[in-house]
Amino acid sequence: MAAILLDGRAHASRLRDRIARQVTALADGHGIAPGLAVVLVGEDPASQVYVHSKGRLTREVGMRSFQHRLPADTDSHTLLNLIASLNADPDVHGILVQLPLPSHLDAAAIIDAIDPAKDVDGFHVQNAGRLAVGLDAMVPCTPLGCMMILRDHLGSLAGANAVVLGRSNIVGKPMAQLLLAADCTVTTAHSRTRDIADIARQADILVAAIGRPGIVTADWIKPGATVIDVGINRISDDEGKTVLVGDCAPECASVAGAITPVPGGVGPMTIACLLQNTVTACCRIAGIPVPAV
Ligand SMILES: NC(=O)C1=CN([C@@H]2O[C@H](COP(=O)(O)OP(=O)(O)OC[C@H]3O[C@@H](n4cnc5c(N)ncnc54)[C@H](OP(=O)(O)O)[C@@H]3O)[C@@H](O)[C@H]2O)C=CC1
Ligand SMILES: Nc1nc(=O)c2c([nH]1)NC[C@@H]1CN(c3ccc(C(=O)N[C@@H](CCC(=O)O)C(=O)O)cc3)C=[N+]21
Repeated sequence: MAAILLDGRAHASRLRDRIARQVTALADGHGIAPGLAVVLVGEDPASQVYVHSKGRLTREVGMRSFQHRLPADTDSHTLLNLIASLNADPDVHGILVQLPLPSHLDAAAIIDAIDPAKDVDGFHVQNAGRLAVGLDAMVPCTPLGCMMILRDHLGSLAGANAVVLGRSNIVGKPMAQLLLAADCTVTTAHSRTRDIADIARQADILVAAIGRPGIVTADWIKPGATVIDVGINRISDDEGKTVLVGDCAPECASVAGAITPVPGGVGPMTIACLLQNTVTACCRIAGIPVPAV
């Protein structure tokens, strides 16, 4: 039987509608407009596309968008000065520095300079630590979006065997933390994991965040499992056209119970969660609750 397709695009669109209502309530009730600053260093074409669509969707929900495009040879001093000015700017509630950064810049040091209260990516060690110990934190957007899709489809996740493929700081590790907080039994696998297909096949919930097209094949999947495909891989199709594919091969959909498509799955949820985190950051900074609308 073919898997249910978990439509991230539709879910993200509903989420953005709610965010737009929250933004209206903040304007009407408090005279505040949440603002998101996105910093892009260099001219990576994929990053330019993301930054452009983040700006468009930010304005679409009624928030303010500030974009800073810096040349690829920007030095760390200049970038740190920009971050300091965004930290101090009362119109800016969220700061995102697009990754990857050019190799001469130390991404960890740059992220460390962002005010944790404005770290809408949730990449700052303070936010990673707060998530790990169960305190209120800014939660990384991609894992947050994956959790929303899972909860929408499954309801309670308690007791499920969850396997996360990948252990990066931006996807795999925070994903595992969130699944653990939702009472799953969590296994994290990576490039040094032995018998990875056997481990993946134990999963009621399988999250693939490796970044290799089609590495997850049908034999990695427990029949009926819920599969979240985080991978975004650009490959050439038979006619030489560039297409976007996930980490899961197409035949996975004939074994899984439900699966997110690529494109149209996790990606749109990531951007919607970035907007949600900006509203959350704005409300926390202003000391008011997120409007319940
Ligand atoms: N949809 C979205 O919104 C987003 C999608 N992405 C996509 O998700 C994917 C992962 O991103 P990210 O976490 O940043 O990537 P990283 O390259 O930082 O991490 C990849 C992880 O996969 C593991 N890995 C690599 N090769 C293998 C293998 N052969 N078998 C098992 N594990 C392997 C690595 O293991 P090790 O640690 O041992 O090296 C690592 O932990 C990418 O395709 C990226 O484009 C990312 C962010 C957002
Ligand atoms: N500081 C930082 N924060 C990030 O969150 C961050 C980042 N850097 N660097 C790059 C990755 C990747 N990422 C994606 C966001 C949206 C889609 C997305 O919307 N994808 C669409 C398709 C878009 C297309 O066609 O290219 C989809 O899957 O349907 C994909 C990937 C955020 N990232």
